[in-house]
Parts: sequence; C-alpha cells; structure tokens
Amino acid sequence: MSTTHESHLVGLIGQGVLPSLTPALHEREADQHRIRYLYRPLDLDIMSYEPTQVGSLLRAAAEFGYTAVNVTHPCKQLVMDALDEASDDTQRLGAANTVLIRDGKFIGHNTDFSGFSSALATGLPGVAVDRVVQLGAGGAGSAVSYALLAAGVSSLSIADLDVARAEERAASLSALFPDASVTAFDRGDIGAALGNADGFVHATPVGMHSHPGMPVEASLLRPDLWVADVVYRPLETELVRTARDLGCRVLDGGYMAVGQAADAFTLITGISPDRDRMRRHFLELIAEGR
Ligand SMILES: NC(=O)C1=CN([C@@H]2O[C@H](COP(=O)(O)OP(=O)(O)OC[C@H]3O[C@@H](n4cnc5c(N)ncnc54)[C@H](O)[C@@H]3O)[C@@H](O)[C@H]2O)C=CC1
Ligand SMILES: O=C1C[C@@](O)(C(=O)O)C[C@@H](O)[C@@H]1O
Repeated sequence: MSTTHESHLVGLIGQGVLPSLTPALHEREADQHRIRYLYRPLDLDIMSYEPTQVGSLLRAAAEFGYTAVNVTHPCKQLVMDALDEASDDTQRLGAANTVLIRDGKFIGHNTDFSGFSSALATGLPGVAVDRVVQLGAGGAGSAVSYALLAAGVSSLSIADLDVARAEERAASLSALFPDASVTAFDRGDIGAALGNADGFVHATPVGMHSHPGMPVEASLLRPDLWVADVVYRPLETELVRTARDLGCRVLDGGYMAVGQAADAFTLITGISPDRDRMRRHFLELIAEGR
C-alpha cells in the first residue's frame, strides 16, 4: 500500500477517453523517473455520469485516492465551477484540463494552452509571430489562440464554420489581450487573410482519419508561411505533408499532444519530464496504430 504522498493515481475524465495516448505517455515517463504512477481513463459514459456531474466525479475521485486528473471534452469548461483555485491563465481561458487534488482541494490548470506554447517554441523556434491566421475556434482552437496571443502574436485572424463562434472568440480574446488585434473573418476570405500572414494554425477536425482532406487549398500555402496543425491522427495530415513538400516550416499536432501531457506531468509530480523522450514514445504509439 502507498499513501497519496508516496505515489500518484491520476485519471482522465471525459467522453470517449479509452483510446487516449496520454495515460501511456505519463506512465512510461514516470517509470523512467522511478516513481509510482498509475493513470486510468474515467469515461463518463461508461460510468454513467452526465458531463454536468463532473464535480461529483471529481469528489469521488478524491475519496478514492486520486491525486490529479486530466479533464477533456465535454467537461473543460464545466469543471471550472468545481474548482477551489485555478491558475490565472486557466481563469482567463475559462477552461481547465488538469486538476490537482491537494488536501481535498481542487486546483485547476490548463496545459492545452501551455502545451501548444511549448510546442511552438520547441517545434518552430524563432518563427515570426506578428500576423497569424487560425482556422477553427472550438476547444483546441480556443487554447491555441490564447497561447498564440500569450506568445506575442500581434494580429490574430480567426475563422470557423460557425461564424458566431469565431466572432465570440475574437471578442473575448480582444478583451483579454487589448494590445493585440484579434478579428474574426469569413472563411471564404482565407486566401486574402493568408496573403500577408507569417503563420497558419489549423484547429478543425479536417484531415483526421474520419474527416480526410485539406482545410485550405494548397495554392494558398507558400514556403515562407509556417504551418501548425493540431490534428494528430494521422500525424502526417494532408496539410502537414503538403506544406512540408512546399518548403514551409511545419508543426504537427503531436507536439501539442505531447506538450499538454508533459506540462501536466510536471504539475502533478514536480518533476520535469524528458520531452524528447515523450515525443519519441508518442511517435512509437502512433506507429503502432494506437
Ligand atoms: N494536438 C492536441 O493536443 C489536440 C488536438 N485536438 C484535435 O483538434 C481537432 C479539433 O478538436 P476540437 O477543437 O476539440 O473540436 P471542436 O469540435 O471543439 O472544434 C472544432 C471547430 O472546427 C470548426 N470547423 C469544423 N470544420 C470546419 C471547416 N471545414 N472550416 C472551418 N471550421 C470548421 C467547428 O465549427 C468547431 O468550431 C481534432 O482533430 C482533435 O483531435 C484536440 C485537442 C487536443
Ligand atoms: O484534450 C486533451 C486530450 C486528452 O484528453 C487526450 O486524450 O490525450 C488529454 C487532455 O489532457 C487534453 O486536454
């Protein structure tokens, strides 16, 4: 037997979380540091919990000895009401994906945003970030926009199939980052928007195994435009492959996936993981078809 001070018991709360690679990434890294660490999916549907009951599930997890959880779709916003404390960025974003359970208190963090920030710094060091165009303003897109603005992007243009969503995101981010220009645009105008952009960030499901295809026409890409995709199943999306072939600097979605896991691991254990090793492990898991 071990106490909560001697070992880590971590969960992933959300819907459809069984195929997640995050538990394996955490556990393998913990093994390398010789710490006792178990990471279990806590699937809402399997456990017959409604998303709105995420607070009850969190309290149950605390009673069962969990020391932390990651939280994913559709609970990242809903969980905010159950928190006792949250980091400044988490409060500003209004969404948490990591909750530490400390002395019965729930402390929220958002490593989606910090994971994308570190992904950008690691995978695309030194790129110009004055003008960035982003397609997709959903869950991943919100964290990515926040990370881009926190990284110093001065002009961020956002489009989404759901025009109202893009407008709402642009308005709330403008309020959070008053020195930056954050605007929503019609996705039909993406050619003009990309024309004078430094980078393009893609955050819609287009390109996933289940939604194959290109989110923008290849003719709109050019070698001096960097391209970041959040999709990582497959890792080599049509966008990533096309952009790389054209000579663009490219960031695949695996960098963000590993970044969020590495940052959560640090928060949970206080140990800095070996991010390159985690990335190699991630690539192995993807190559195995996990
Ligand atoms: N790399 C990572 O760590 C993560 C990657 N993801 C990936 O990001 C992608 C998006 O996931 P979420 O943001 O959670 O989904 P979501 O459903 O919250 O948001 C997707 C957004 O894309 C918009 N959209 C869909 N098709 C579009 C199109 N053709 N043009 C413009 N907008 C379009 C939707 O209206 C919606 O606002 C998925 O492939 C998911 O697997 C999600 C979370 C983390
Ligand atoms: O949204 C995601 C993806 C995730 O749920 C996963 O399955 O890898 C893990 C979460 O920490 C992260 O916020």
